[in-house]
Amino acid sequence: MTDSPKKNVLVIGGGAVGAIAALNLEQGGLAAVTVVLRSNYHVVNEFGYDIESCDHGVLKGWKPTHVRAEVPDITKESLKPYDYIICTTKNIPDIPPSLSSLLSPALPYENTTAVLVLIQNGLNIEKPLQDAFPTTPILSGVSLIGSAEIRPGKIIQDDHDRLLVGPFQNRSLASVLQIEASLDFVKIYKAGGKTNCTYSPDVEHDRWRKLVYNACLNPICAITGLDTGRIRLADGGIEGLVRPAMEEIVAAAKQKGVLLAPDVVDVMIGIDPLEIYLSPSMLADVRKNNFIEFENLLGEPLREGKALGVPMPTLEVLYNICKTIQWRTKEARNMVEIPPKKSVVKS
Ligand SMILES: NC(=O)C1=CN([C@@H]2O[C@H](COP(=O)(O)OP(=O)(O)OC[C@H]3O[C@@H](n4cnc5c(N)ncnc54)[C@H](OP(=O)(O)O)[C@@H]3O)[C@@H](O)[C@H]2O)C=CC1
Ligand SMILES: CC(C)(CO)C(=O)C(=O)O
Repeated sequence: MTDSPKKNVLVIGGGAVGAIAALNLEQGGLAAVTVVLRSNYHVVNEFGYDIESCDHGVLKGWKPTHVRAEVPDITKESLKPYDYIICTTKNIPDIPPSLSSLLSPALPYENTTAVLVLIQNGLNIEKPLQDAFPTTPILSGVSLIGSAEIRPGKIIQDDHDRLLVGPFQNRSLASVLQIEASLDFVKIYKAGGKTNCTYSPDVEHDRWRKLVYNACLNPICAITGLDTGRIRLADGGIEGLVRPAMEEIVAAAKQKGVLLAPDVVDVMIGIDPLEIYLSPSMLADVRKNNFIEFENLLGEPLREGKALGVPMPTLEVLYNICKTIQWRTKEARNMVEIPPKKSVVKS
């Protein structure tokens, strides 16, 4: 890390979560942020973001210090290494490019100084990155924000940014360094005073707790097309689908040694006030014909639970339906070949 008063931060994926993360960091005055954008690059580069935020108010044409259309190649461009690289893309390991290849221009294999922060949902998201960058400190960011990019560059944040940051367990790195990096990151993230960002010593617990929501409500809402208010109103929605799925996650977590609070299922069922009719991110992605994060949100806890002998029949069905939804999106994007349709010859 550099001695400059401002940390040099790269945010990859300036959508709903990334834009608000960049805003928090810049407003705290302890970071200069470069945001890497894709479909919204031209809009944000030209006009900036339009943000309506319950934490920050209304901002028109807001821009971070730099915006880029691609991940900077720090070697070719002779740039100083970043202090922090934050990933806020959707994490979709079944669809290229892999996150490690996306990061590699800004993160040399032998890096020891740049700290990677994954503000993304799901389980085991750090594993491919620990393999690709074995000496890089990697932190977990579990975000409880509610934010959406309703059109390119237009961000609506309607639930407060609460971020839990702590080190993933890493076989080869001294945890004290990762704890220091987490505390420093928390300091720069919450410096603006508008965000609740705290150090968490138990990332595994945070992630399994959030999975009670994300592995269950996200796919069930995405499959049924119902938001979290309507799934509570629909006959069979909660007792037939959501509760059994959530109980399977709690059982898998317990078998892993992660004890969740006894009321966690009821808390997660009721966590969104019914009348806000919240569309979880997987439902929002299906509506936009985007790929869904089903492997890390659903596949990984399912595989972990099954390997430990936990029966997970509800999650197994949800997983396979999500897999077919992903296939449908691949077909729509010409990523799979299917045999041509034959006309039926009537005799
Ligand atoms: N939104 C929310 O309220 C919450 C989200 N989360 C989690 O946070 C993470 C981010 O979610 P969210 O911000 O909602 O997602 P969004 O889809 O809103 O934003 C992701 C952004 O990353 C960009 N991106 C994806 N791939 C690349 C790439 N190869 N190069 C450059 N940019 C890329 C996308 O661009 P493009 O538009 O081109 O695809 C998009 O702008 C996810 O893991 C999500 O589950 C967690 C808590 C709450
Ligand atoms: C429900 C929410 C917004 C909780 O923060 C979320 O994690 C998601 O939609 O994936």
